[in-house]
Amino acid sequence: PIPPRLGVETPHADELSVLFNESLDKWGIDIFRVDQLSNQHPLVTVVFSIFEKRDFLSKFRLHPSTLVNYFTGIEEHYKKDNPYHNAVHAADVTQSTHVLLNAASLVNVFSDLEILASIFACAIHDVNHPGVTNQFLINTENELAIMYNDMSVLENHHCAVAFKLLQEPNCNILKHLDDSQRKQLRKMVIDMVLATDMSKHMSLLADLKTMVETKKVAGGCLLKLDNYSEKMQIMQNMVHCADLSNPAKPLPLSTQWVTRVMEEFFNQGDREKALGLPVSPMCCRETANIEKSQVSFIDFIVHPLWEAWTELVHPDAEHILSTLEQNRDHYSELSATREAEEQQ
Ligand SMILES: COc1ccc(-c2ccn(CCC(=O)N3CCOCC3)n2)cc1OC1CCCC1
Ligand SMILES: [Mg+2]
Ligand SMILES: [Zn+2]
Repeated sequence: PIPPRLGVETPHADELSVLFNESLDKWGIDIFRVDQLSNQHPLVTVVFSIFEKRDFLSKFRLHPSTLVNYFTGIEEHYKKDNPYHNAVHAADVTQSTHVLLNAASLVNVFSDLEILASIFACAIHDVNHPGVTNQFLINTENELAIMYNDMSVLENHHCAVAFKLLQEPNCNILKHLDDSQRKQLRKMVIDMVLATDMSKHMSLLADLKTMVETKKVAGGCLLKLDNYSEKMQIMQNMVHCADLSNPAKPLPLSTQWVTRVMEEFFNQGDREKALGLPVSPMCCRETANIEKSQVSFIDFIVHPLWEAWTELVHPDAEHILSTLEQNRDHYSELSATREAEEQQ
C-alpha cells in the first residue's frame, strides 16, 4: 500500500500541504494547527515531510511505509494525556531543529547522516515520557529510576524505547544503512538525547561559549569542525535549544506551551501532595506564580543559551533572540500587574 502524501490519512490534506509549503522551514509554524490538520498525527507528518524535503528517502533508501510504520509506533508511545510531553512537543522540537539546521552559517557543516541523526533524535527525544520529572521518579523509587540507577532516567528510557521499536516488524527504517552508518547514527542519537537532561545544561552551555570564543578567534568560520566531539557539542546544543525554544516562539504559541507545562507540573504537584512528598518547585497550583517563573526560566536558562547559540550562528538567529526578549518583557509586565492586583 502506498502511504498517503503527507505520511498520514487526513480529510485536511490540502490545507496541511499548503501550511507545510508555506511554513515547514519557518520558525513559528503553528504546530497546534499541524496537530489538528493531521488528524492528531503531528509527529508522523512533520518527520515524513522533513525527510521528503531533505530527500532522505532516496539518500538513505528509506521505504515510505516502513517510515510511516516506525514513526506511527513512536507517536503512539508518546502519552496523549500528557499536557506537555506528548507528540506535539516532539513534532515541535523536530521542526524547530529542522529550521535551525538551515542556518546559513551551518551549511556544509553537517553530513547527511548527522542531519538524519539530529532529526531522528528530536522525533524520539521524549518518547513514552511519563509526565513527571527525573526527580519525581527518583524520589518515588520508580522502576525506571531503579533500571537506570537515578542517572538521566527519562532520557535513557526515551532512547531505549526508540531503538527497541526499530526491531519491530516493518519498522526497521535503517535497514539499508551500512553497519558503520547505523552504529554512528545510534551513537549520535544517544549522545543528543542524553544531552536533553536539564542536569547537563550548565556544562553544555559552557562548552558552547568556549566554542563561540574560539570561533571568534578563528575568524568566524564554523567549517573547521573536524572532530566528532566539537560537532556533537553543536548538535547537542542545537537539540537542547529546540527543546527549550517555547519562550522564543511567537507569543500565541509560547503561551499555549506555558499552560501545558504548568498543567503537567501541577499534576505532578498533586501527586506529590497525595504521596506526602515535598511538592517540587513550581508544581503547587495554589502558590505558583506562572509569569514570574517564566521570567526567571528565561533569565537564568533560556536567554543565556539562545544568546550563545545566536553568537555561534550569527546573524541567522537574531530574530529568535529578539522574540525571546520581547516575550520575556511581556511576562515580566504581566507578573508586575498581577502582583499589583494581589496587593489591592
Ligand atoms: C513553557 O515553559 C517551559 C517549557 C520547557 C521547560 C523545560 C525545562 C527543562 N526542559 C527540558 C526538559 C527537562 O529537563 N524538563 C522538562 C520540564 O520539567 C523540568 C524537566 N524544558 C520549562 C518551561 O517553563 C519552566 C517550567 C515552569 C515555569 C518555568
Ligand atoms: Mg526530555
Ligand atoms: Zn523535550
